[in-house]
Formats: sequence, C-alpha cells, structure tokens
Amino acid sequence: MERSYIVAVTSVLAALGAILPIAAAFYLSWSVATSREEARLTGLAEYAIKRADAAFGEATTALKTADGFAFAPCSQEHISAMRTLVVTTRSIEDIGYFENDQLKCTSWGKPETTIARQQVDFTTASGIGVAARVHPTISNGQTMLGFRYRSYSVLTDPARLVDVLISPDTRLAIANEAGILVSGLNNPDPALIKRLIAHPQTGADADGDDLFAKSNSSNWIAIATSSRASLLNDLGRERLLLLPLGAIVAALMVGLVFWLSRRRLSPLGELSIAVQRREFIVHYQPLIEMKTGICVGAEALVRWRRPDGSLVRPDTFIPLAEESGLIQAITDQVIDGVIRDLGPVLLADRSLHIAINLSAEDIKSGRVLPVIQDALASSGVLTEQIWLEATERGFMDVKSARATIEEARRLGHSVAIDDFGTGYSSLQYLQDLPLDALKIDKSFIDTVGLVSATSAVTPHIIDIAKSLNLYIVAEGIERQEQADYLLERGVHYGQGWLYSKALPAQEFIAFYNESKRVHGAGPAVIRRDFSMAPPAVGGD
Ligand SMILES: Nc1nc2c(ncn2[C@@H]2O[C@H](COP(=O)(O)O[C@H]3[C@@H](O)[C@H](n4cnc5c(=O)[nH]c(N)nc54)O[C@@H]3COP(=O)(O)O)[C@@H](O)[C@H]2O)c(=O)[nH]1
Repeated sequence: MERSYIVAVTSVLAALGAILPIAAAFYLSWSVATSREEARLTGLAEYAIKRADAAFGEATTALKTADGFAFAPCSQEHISAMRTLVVTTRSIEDIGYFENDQLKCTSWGKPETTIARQQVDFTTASGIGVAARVHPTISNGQTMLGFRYRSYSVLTDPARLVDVLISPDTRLAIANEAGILVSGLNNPDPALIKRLIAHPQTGADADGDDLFAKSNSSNWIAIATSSRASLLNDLGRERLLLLPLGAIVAALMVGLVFWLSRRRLSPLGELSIAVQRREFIVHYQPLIEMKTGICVGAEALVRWRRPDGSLVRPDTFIPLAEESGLIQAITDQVIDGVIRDLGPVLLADRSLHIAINLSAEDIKSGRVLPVIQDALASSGVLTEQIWLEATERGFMDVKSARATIEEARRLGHSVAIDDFGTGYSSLQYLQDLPLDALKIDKSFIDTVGLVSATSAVTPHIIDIAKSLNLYIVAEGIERQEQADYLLERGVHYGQGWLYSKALPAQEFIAFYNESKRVHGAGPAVIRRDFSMAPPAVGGD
C-alpha cells in the first residue's frame, strides 16, 4: 500500500521533473524572444517618432516662414521665395498659396487649371491642418501628405515621416491619436493601427497575432508591429540555448526523484523514516514465576507499526538497525513506550518489573542508562522495576560492558544475559561480568523431553547458573512438559507461548490483573542481592 503509493508519487514527480524543465525552457525561450522583439519594436517606434517629428517640424517651419512672406501674392518674388523654401526644406516637395480655397500659385508658378484646396482630415495639436491622402498632379499618382497653415499648404512625401530602414516582416505606421494613418512602411493595416492605439504601450495584440510597440509625441503616434510568426527565427536561437539546459535540469530532477525514492524505498531508508516518525511500539510478553504461576513482569518486545497498521516483527529490522546505528533511537522509543504504556501500573504495583532489550551498542557505550533515568524520573517508576537484557554480542567488549553493567546495577537495575548458550563465549561472560540473571535460549528449551545432543546441555546450563547464584529464566516454553521439567530443575522464571504470546499494553495489563486475581501478587523486591543466592525453587 505504502510502497505502491511511493511508486505512484515517484512516477508523478518523475514525469513532472521531466516535463516542467523542458516546458519552462520552451516558455523561457518564447518569453526571452518576445521581450527581445518588443524591445526592438520599441526602439523602432521611438526612432520613427523622432523622424516624424523632425519632418513635420520642418514642414511646419516652412509653412510659417511662407506665412510671413510680404510679397505680392503669386508675384515672381513670391514664387521664387516659395521655390527657395522647397529647395532648402528637405521634407517638403512643394508649397502652394491659396485664396478662397483655390490654388493661386505654387513654387512651380501659377496653375493652368482651377485646383480646389483639399479638405483637411484633422488638425494637429500645434494647429497644422493635415490632409492624409492628397493626389496632386505633380506627384504622378503618388499619394502625398498635405500640411496646411492659413493660406499655404505644403506637400510632403509620407515616406519622409518614416525615414528608417526596417526588415520586411516589420511594419511601421505614423498616425494621429484618433488612429488616422498618415504614413507607413510595409503596408500597415489601418484597422489594426486604429485598434492598437487603444492598447497599452507595448505588448501583444489581444485580438490578433501581432506584437507591437508605440511611441507618442504631441502630434503623432508611431506604431511598430511584427507578426508572432516572425519570432520563430529568434525563438530557434533561444531554444538552441535553453532546451539543452532544460534537458539537463530535467535529467537531474528525474535522477534526483529516483534517487530519493530508491532511498525511501530501501530497507534502511524506510527504517530511518520510521525512526523519525516514531513508528515503534512495544508489546509485552508475561514473565511467570514457575513455582507459583504468578506473573511477575514482562519482556518489552519492540514492534514496528507501519502507517497501514501492519506490525513488523523485530527479527526483520533489528539486525539492520544495529548495523546502521538506528538501534539506539529505537531503544529510546522502547523506553518511552514502556513508561507511557505501563508507568501508572508500575507506580501502583512495585512487584511488577519490565525487562528491556539493549543492543550491543547500548551496552558498549552505556549512554542508555541516563536515558532510562530521565524517563523514570518523571514517572515515579523505580529503577529496580526495569531489568536490562542483552545478548552476548553486547558483552564482547568486556571492559566497557563491565562498566555499563556495574553502573546499571549501582543504579538499581537487574541485568540479564539473553539467549544464553547460543554464542561461543557465554561461559566466559558469566565468569567475568556481574550479572543478575541468565535467560536460557529457546533452542535449549525446545529440546526438553527430546533425546538429542542439545537436550543434554540444558541441565548443565541450569547448574552453572545456580552455581553462580543467578536467577534463571527459561525462554520459549510452549509445552506443559517443558514447564514441569524446568520447575523441577529449579528454574525461577519462564516465558513462552504456554503462558502467553507478547501482548499489546492493554492486553498485558488485563493479563497481569487476572494473574494477580488468580495467583496473588509477586514479591515486592525483585532485585537480587548479589551477595546472596537466589531463592531455591526445587530440584537439587
Ligand atoms: N535490541 C532489541 N531487540 C529486541 C527488542 N525487541 C525484540 N528484540 C529482539 O528481536 C528478536 C525477536 O523478538 P520477537 O519477534 O519479539 O520474539 C520474541 C518472542 O515473541 C519470542 N517467543 C517468546 N516465547 C516464544 C515461544 O514460546 N515460542 C516462539 N516460537 N517464540 C517465542 O522470542 C522472542 C524473545 O526473544 P528474547 O529477546 O531472546 O527473549 C529477539 O531476539 C528479541 O530479543 C528491542 O526492543 N530491542
């Protein structure tokens, strides 16, 4: 469940990790190309407005100069002065003098036919009338721009207002603020220009397919446009740069996602997260006094409760936890769990004790003792009520093990050697270390009643423990026959499925209360006085 969830999340993240950087590269290249194109159009519009203002300024100056002429209208001097004005003013092609809206003379002389003055399309802010499309006979059919001031009109080639070089895919227009087009390059669409004048300064045309930029002066608006399609060239260059970058980031992200999920899915990754999430709980296997059947305590056995509620047995994760060093954090969670689960019961009943399994590292470093002290301090539970168990592996470094055991015993704990007989040096540890109890491994108890090589060992282990004045605990008692034998041989305590499997805290409390009801409470002091032999139970 959890695993398939992680696989699903990994797939989604990997897909996103692959798609997002590439999509971002596409978007970024489009956005960079668009910004660059907008900047180019803005520069163009700004330049064009300067050119338009310069040409219009020249035409205005010519008109106002002519308006100041004091010559007799259409006299030789007048015509000659107008001609000089045309020759010296770059942006006008001709100038005409009008009376009663009839052309009287131009820089060329007097017209041969009657020519009526063309109506203006609008008047600029500076008071110059503008006729956007004039077709004078002298222009040979070319549309001219007419500027008018009082009795004079000048003709200007509209191209003078957009006297700039642009690429064929760019269009340039000069219009007034009402959108009347007076000049353009590369055939700007008048309807589009009118629409764009209402738009913000630069950007994309919302209704069309164009990018545009505007620049204003007091008389004119210059608009430069280009189609989005013309961006594609630019885009190709940007993509060439950004797509490989996007692909590299995508590959890194996908790699990272897989690496993280592999770590998460690896047994060690799962265990580390379980430790962080404090997913460890404790079950309690009752410890029975063989002679009376009284439940005197329990062994705390850790369980890993997965988020889906399933319980994982310790054999599957304790070796990895010991190898990786996570065991210490797990031991701490077991200590917390014991106090949380059974603190009030231990406080109320001093005859009850709980045995906690310590790892080799806990024994070696001894750091677990202050942890237990801290946990006990706030609960009121006595140190004597917490037994400590460790396997031979914990005693391999005899010097540090001795220090930890001595300190533990000084504080009041009883210490037991667990799984006795399964290692190589069990006997030596018994001799060298000040232990309180010996737990005979289940493999020896299993042979009780059977004829086998190991079955002969069990009575010897019991005898050794007795000779060393140790409490003896038998593990894994499953049959009454085993219990009878062990009682007869003088084993003090037993645990096993004959009495109970390891139980969740509440069930253990119920088991303990029932045991007390049936058999009575155990002895109040459970710690062995090391100078005295443990009570004889039976046997020899
Ligand atoms: N360092 C720590 N080690 C721990 C801790 N909690 C448990 N352990 C060690 O994990 C090993 C497996 O423990 P578990 O699966 O809980 O099995 C225990 C009992 O349930 C089982 N048992 C007890 N009676 C019987 C029985 O009659 N039949 C049968 N088939 N199994 C039985 O034996 C295990 C108890 O073993 P022991 O500790 O040797 O008394 C085990 O090695 C645990 O020590 C922990 O918190 N820290």
